[in-house]
Amino acid sequence: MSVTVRVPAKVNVQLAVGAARPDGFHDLANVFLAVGLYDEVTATPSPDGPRLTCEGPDAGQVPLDESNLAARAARALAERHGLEPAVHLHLAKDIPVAGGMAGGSADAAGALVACDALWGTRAPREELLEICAELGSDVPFSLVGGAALGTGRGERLRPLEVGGTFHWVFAVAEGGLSTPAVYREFDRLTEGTDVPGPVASEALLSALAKGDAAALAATLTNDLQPAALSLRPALADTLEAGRTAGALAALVSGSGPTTAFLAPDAATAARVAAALTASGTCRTARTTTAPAPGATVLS
Ligand SMILES: C[C@](O)(CO)[C@H](O)COP(=O)(O)OP(=O)(O)OC[C@H]1O[C@@H](n2ccc(N)nc2=O)[C@H](O)[C@@H]1O
Ligand SMILES: Nc1ncnc2c1ncn2[C@@H]1O[C@H](COP(=O)(O)OP(=O)(O)OP(=O)(O)O)[C@@H](O)[C@H]1O
Repeated sequence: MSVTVRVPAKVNVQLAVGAARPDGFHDLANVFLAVGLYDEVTATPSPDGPRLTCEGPDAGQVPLDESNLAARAARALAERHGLEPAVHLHLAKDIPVAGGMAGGSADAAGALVACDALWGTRAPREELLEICAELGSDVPFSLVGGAALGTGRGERLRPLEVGGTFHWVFAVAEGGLSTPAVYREFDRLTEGTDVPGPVASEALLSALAKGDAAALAATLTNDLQPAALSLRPALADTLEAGRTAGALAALVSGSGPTTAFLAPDAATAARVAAALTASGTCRTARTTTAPAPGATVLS
């Protein structure tokens, strides 16, 4: 018997970043939107002990040792329930690795839900969310999907209403960016300035609730964008190529280097993706829609 769970990637439609806290993290007003690019995590009993395998275009960059977030998730659930994590986790990865789309977080949430079903632990949702938060700031959102406002370091979630379907294009860059390195660059760029406390934008929340793409485009912000551009200046060319091709707005996805383009409709999204691919400023461009559901058991 095995259990397969599908988990979405995310884009941050607002990422307001406060000053570094004493623990090194940053307080956020983080408006997450789950998008229709997915990883699938399959859990199968493995009597000989834990095993981890991975397939997909970026599989070579995924650590297959115990540092893998999916393996850590299985271990955390097993420990809490006095079980051995005797499971084979197989990751079918479609979310770019180190791309700012929470791919590792998706695998962690997927592994947790898959092992919970496989082992019959039936952990309450609150317990799963607690384990998620221990694993990483983005992991709770990967579990819940849809749209949510994340505060604290992004792990405390309030679900948000989304009144329609949004059309997105994602330009996947060559190579990844390290999330801690991007936050460090944010600290360097803001050194000596008064970084305001992060606040969610009412105009943005209202655009989401109405499903109004033009209004959402006018309110998208990412405080990590200057840091990602500073570490990877060529991303400016990708953003420009997407804007020129008809995107309503262009921004870096989370810590990057994936860039995100909001389109008014599916036909424009397809044109923007084709133009981005032809521009030679990215590895590949993908179209998708949002919101997408959170971690979902497929079988
Ligand atoms: C950029 C985002 O993806 C936006 O959603 C997240 O803030 C990052 O979330 P994540 O990858 O789950 O991050 P974590 O695994 O919790 O932390 C990795 C590192 O990112 C930095 N970090 C992360 C979250 C946060 N609120 N402040 C931070 O400064 C810290 O250096 C931390 O050591
Ligand atoms: N299951 C996993 N999949 C991908 N990377 C993983 C996984 N587990 C651990 N990692 C490590 O985490 C690093 C970040 O990978 P990930 O794909 O989660 O980045 P990201 O999408 O930029 O994250 P975020 O958007 O949450 O900041 C990788 O370089 C890799 O070393």
